[in-house]
Amino acid sequence: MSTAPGVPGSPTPATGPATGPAAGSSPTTGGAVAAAAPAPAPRRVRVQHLRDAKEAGRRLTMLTAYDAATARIFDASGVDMLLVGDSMGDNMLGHATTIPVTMDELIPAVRAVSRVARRALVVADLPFGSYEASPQQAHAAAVRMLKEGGANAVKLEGGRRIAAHVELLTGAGIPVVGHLGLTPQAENILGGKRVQGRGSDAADALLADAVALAEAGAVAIVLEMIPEQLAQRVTDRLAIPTIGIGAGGACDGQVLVWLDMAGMTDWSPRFARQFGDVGAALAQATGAYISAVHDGTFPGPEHTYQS
Ligand SMILES: Nc1nc(=O)c2c([nH]1)NC[C@@H]1CN(c3ccc(C(=O)N[C@@H](CCC(=O)O)C(=O)O)cc3)CN21
Ligand SMILES: CC(C)C(=O)C(=O)O
Ligand SMILES: [Mg+2]
Repeated sequence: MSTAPGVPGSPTPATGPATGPAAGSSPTTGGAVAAAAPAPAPRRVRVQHLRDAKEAGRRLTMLTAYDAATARIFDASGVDMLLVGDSMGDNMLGHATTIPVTMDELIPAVRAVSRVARRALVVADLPFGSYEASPQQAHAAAVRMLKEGGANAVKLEGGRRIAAHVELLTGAGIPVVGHLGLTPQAENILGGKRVQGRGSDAADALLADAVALAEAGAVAIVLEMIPEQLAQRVTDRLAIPTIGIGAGGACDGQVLVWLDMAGMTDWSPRFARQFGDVGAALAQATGAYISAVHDGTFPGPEHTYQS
């Protein structure tokens, strides 16, 4: 019996479909049930499985999610990891960047996603200002993400600068995902949202950062907007998986902001591919609703109660 892509023991090849129903672990989505065999308890993705997937050459998938309605769909579709990203700031809260996002804004989103995730590993971003000053500050923020948010892991931006933070969290039982390359929380220092790690000095520095994070205990590293040759070097060097966004196809997995993936934005970075047109579908449904109210065809008798 086949299992969802990326799960331990899955026979699905790395070249198989990136998405699709998680056969054998599908929660009810109303689709036809082919076999009478009882669905086995959905297997959870755990941090140990990330390294297993890399060893087996099974590509990993991660999508952002900020609420229960979308997280339920992504989880049932078989995505391996759900990232409650600080990209909630620019995508859901109307900010221009991720920088204004606070712990108090992010925690309810983490809680909503964690409540409905049956299979996916839930990773929570630590927002700008919540962890940089010290390992102790990072610990306090990460503990809130696990205790109040129900997250399985946290993600921090930075390399050698935060290796001690990663070591403390890992020792305290909190899995950490690293994030190198374009780290949007540092855009004021990086000079905007530009490709990072170009040139041999910058490439060597990023590789040293990646090694430091892995040695400190990171379970995976997001590589954002770097040349594919550098992503390949980092991926070859590390035993833990690299998860790319704008980092080419050599990474062990991919992550996208869900609104880019589904066609819910006016503009997306060049590295994002739009796999659907949910924004257009939503606009169509909204227009149909408005028209039906205006012309009196909604509500109909089936939506109406009698005395
Ligand atoms: N919807 C969305 N998608 C993302 O990928 C994303 C977010 N939001 N918010 C948080 C960060 C910010 N990201 C960004 C935002 C903008 C560019 C950007 O301006 N890219 C341009 C210029 C590239 C260059 O300077 O070479 C591009 O054309 O892609 C890239 C990454 C990635 N993350
Ligand atoms: C773009 C991804 C990696 C992220 O950090 C976010 O969505 O906040
Ligand atoms: Mg982020």
